[in-house]
Amino acid sequence: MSPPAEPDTAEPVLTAERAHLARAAECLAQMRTAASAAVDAGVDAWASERLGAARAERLRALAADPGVPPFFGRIDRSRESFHIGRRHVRDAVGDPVVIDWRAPMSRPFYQATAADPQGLVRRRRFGFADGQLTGYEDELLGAGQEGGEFLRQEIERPRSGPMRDIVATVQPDQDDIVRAPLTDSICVQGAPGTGKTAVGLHRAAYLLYTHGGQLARTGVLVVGPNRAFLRYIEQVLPTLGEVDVEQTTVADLTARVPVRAEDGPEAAVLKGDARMAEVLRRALWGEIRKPADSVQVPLAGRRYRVPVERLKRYVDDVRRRARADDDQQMLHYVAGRERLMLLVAEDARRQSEEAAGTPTDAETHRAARSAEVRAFCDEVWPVRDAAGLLGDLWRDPVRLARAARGILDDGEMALLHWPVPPRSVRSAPWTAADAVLADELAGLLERTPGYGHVVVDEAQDLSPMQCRAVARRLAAGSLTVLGDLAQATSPWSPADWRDTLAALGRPDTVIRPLTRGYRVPGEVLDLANRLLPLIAPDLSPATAVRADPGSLRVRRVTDPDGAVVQVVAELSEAPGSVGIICADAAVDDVATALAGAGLPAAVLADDGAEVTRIAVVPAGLAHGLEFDAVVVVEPAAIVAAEPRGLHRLYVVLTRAVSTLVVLHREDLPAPLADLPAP
Ligand SMILES: Nc1ncnc2c1ncn2[C@@H]1O[C@H](COP(=O)(O)OP(=O)(O)OP(=O)(O)O)[C@@H](O)[C@H]1O
Repeated sequence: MSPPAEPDTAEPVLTAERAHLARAAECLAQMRTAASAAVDAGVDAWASERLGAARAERLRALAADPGVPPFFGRIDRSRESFHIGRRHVRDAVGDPVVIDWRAPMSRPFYQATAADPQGLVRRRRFGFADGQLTGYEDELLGAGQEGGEFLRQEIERPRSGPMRDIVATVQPDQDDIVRAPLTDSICVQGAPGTGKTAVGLHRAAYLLYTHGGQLARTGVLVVGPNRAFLRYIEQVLPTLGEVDVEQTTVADLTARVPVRAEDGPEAAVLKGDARMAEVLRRALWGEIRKPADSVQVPLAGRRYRVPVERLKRYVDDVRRRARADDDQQMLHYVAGRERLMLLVAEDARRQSEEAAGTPTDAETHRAARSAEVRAFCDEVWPVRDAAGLLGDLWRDPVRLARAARGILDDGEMALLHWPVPPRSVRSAPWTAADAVLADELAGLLERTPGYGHVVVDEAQDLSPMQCRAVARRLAAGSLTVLGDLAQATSPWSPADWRDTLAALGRPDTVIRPLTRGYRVPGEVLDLANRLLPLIAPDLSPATAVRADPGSLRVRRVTDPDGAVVQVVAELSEAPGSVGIICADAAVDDVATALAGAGLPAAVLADDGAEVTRIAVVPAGLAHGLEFDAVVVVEPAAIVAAEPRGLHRLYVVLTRAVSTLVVLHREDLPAPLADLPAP
């Protein structure tokens, strides 16, 4: 690194760079003016509308966030230099002023090292405060110098709200994943804080830039574990200039029934089991009956009898096409009914033509919709909806047994049964797992529109049926799967990524590890890593990129609430966020204690409300979040609260960027028990 701030050498550089910053801001403003002045005159109304939409899109992409400077870095080759920013900026004659970070030309900024400078003599990273350029770090790669201080400062910059992008400091191993080809599905197994979420979001932005045309049509979907998490990450893609990515949870994706009840653990596991897919498939196709009678089809003023043997053949033909495994090839149930109606009407048309009639297409279609043909289909291929059919299965043991014979045993079937029949489908005691099953049925009834690329985060916690719900949204597209088996807390969590990838319909996906931990200081990571031999013996522990001897404090206390108040009061004096993480059942007590002491802490809920600077976090919602300082209250209670409590504790202990304080009255869980006294 070149000397950071010798005034005599730094000042001229800063002056020149500030001038370039001002020029880039001006050019960006001109590009925005030009885009808004463009006339929306297409050759017709549709073309005008499309032009208008494209212009609006460009304008939104150009809308500079005042806090986001037009560039963050620069690369120098022997004879030329380029500034790198979140989006491309050019001057009035079209010459580049800033290169988009995703352009191939920007790649050496992320990949070059002192050992392999890739033609760069210098890499420069800029520091900003309140939109002003305040400093820079040079790495003279050609001369074998490499920095790292900037990365450290960037990670430790206090957090005050939602997650930030890492576009200025993406590291080479992360960049490889971000820039992998669109056709590649990738599964990133990464320890806590290795940047999985950041990498997944930057990959979405990279793919949209590189394959804009294709993905604008099919879209990109980001799936996260809950709304609190989505709220936390939702600003990253817009700051990268991508405003059209859909970000959702599996629960929202599959909201087919109003969820008003909770399954017991056994029922939840069963409902998430991949065997349920076959039960549901059988249940739906079991609705189809053999035709018992001929049908009289009215066509062009006459009636034609279609005999039962031919009706049977039509039903069989349609059923066969509906059996295709591939969702894209398969004839879905609703379309199958339509097809059957048409086959019956076409039979009548052939009879008419044999008798020298000439029925038109319109008349044939009318015949297909006639009351007679409908009544026949209602009998043999009834109209069904997902919630209605699922409710029938849960209400009627005979019907369930017919669908589940040889797949589920009697005890399992009993777990699914509603002992009290609900008054209506809407008022039934639907659970979250039921919603996923209803979505599976909806996917058999009609084709689910697919995205060109899906990023699925915290994927280690998806049940096989949830994986199938995600896979249905994938069409022919590719996947980025992000997760950590050591952080798997759901009862169906797999021991091997292969299970998840198979359920996601992409069994051959390459697994790429990320092992350098950016978030958590070494001392804190060492503490959490003590749990690894028990929770994920096959995973190698991550190595922290930062060490900070003062970052970990473990204290035995007699009055945990009082201690929380005291620690939070102290931590909240420093800038940055503070998370107080405790067992879900203890949240109210902790929040009351903090409120009583006048500390402005809000309880984090799964309702999508913004994460506040000081937040009381139920351990169950801690996945994926981070805070500058974290107070973990009573680890033993967090472990005792659930079957995979040690995994949960591992998640909780790895949320801190700068400081972790562990407060306990009870003994610490065994792997942490022999810690040296503070
Ligand atoms: N290259 C980087 N430069 C700067 N900060 C980084 C980099 N990579 C990761 N980080 C920071 O490290 C933290 C952790 O990143 P992220 O949340 O993406 O990790 P994760 O692997 O998804 O973690 P978890 O498994 O706990 O959910 C974030 O604050 C992120 O901004």
